[in-house]
Amino acid sequence: MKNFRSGFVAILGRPNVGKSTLMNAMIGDKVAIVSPKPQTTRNRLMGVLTKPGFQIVFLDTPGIHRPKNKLGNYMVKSAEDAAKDVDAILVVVDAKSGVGPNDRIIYQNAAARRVPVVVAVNKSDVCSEEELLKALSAFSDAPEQVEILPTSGKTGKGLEELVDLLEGYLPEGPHYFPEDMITDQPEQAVVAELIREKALMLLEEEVPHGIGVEILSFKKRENQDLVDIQATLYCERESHKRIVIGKNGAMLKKIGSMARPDIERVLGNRVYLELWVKVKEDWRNKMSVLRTLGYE
Ligand SMILES: Nc1nc2c(ncn2[C@@H]2O[C@H](COP(=O)(O)OP(=O)(O)OP(=O)(O)O)[C@@H](O)[C@H]2O)c(=O)[nH]1
Repeated sequence: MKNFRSGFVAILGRPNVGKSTLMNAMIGDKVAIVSPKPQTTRNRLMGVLTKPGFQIVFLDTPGIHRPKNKLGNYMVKSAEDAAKDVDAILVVVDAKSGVGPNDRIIYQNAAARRVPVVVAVNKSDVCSEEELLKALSAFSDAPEQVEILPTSGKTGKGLEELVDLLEGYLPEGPHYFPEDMITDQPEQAVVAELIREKALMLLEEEVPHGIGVEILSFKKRENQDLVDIQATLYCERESHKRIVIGKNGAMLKKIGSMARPDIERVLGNRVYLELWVKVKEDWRNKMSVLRTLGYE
């Protein structure tokens, strides 16, 4: 019998190319939140795929971009750090929006790390054949050992082949995580992310990018299948606070009622969710707030 193999794979790419969706699809569960807005993922997140014979620990990373504040610096650094000491790097590009100079830089930096690199030419479900060929040909000068693969995190196209390829790069190793564990995120961090995901979905323009979520209290009621959760949504301006609360509290209520079922599914408990909104000016540049919100 073959020995068990395991290892780490960093997922790198520009914001919004579909890194988190791809990781969730490979794992078959939702580990990372997803939104149509760029720069959704802020922290390095682990997603664990365990199959008979192997375990892949994915490191989903924030999209690599030119940072505009300290939170941005942190996000880019955590993506770059994730690429160190891994067994393979998965670079994701978006076939629909096309492969640009920034994708090339990310790819070249990955290739320079001397670990196996796979390029997922993603969103192949929504691009034309011509767009797909163009995106694939952007890597025609890649050395033979770099694999280029059309994928779709939405339809699952190419994912089996992708996992097979990555499995081939794993060294012999232990179960780093128990079989039933799919992320390294503590429950409270997952809950905060699910709330932030709904804010990203429902709010427009610059408001959602200035949202940070802090869990104030998280208590299971004794002998009851119910968890009381209080959370604060931080935003950067009074005018944003009014938008997040909405007319007669309608927006905040909507964020809460969309987040609750997801949280209940993750916790396996009923949830009583209370949300508050506070202004913390320019918090994305304040180390103390970044620390409180888990962006260390
Ligand atoms: N049609 C299509 N849409 C996709 C696919 N993958 C992701 N998307 C959509 O693209 C958007 C961004 O997806 P994410 O998975 O959040 O992208 P990301 O690269 O993790 O984004 P950041 O966190 O900003 O770095 C979401 O609206 C997804 O639903 C895909 O394969 N096909």
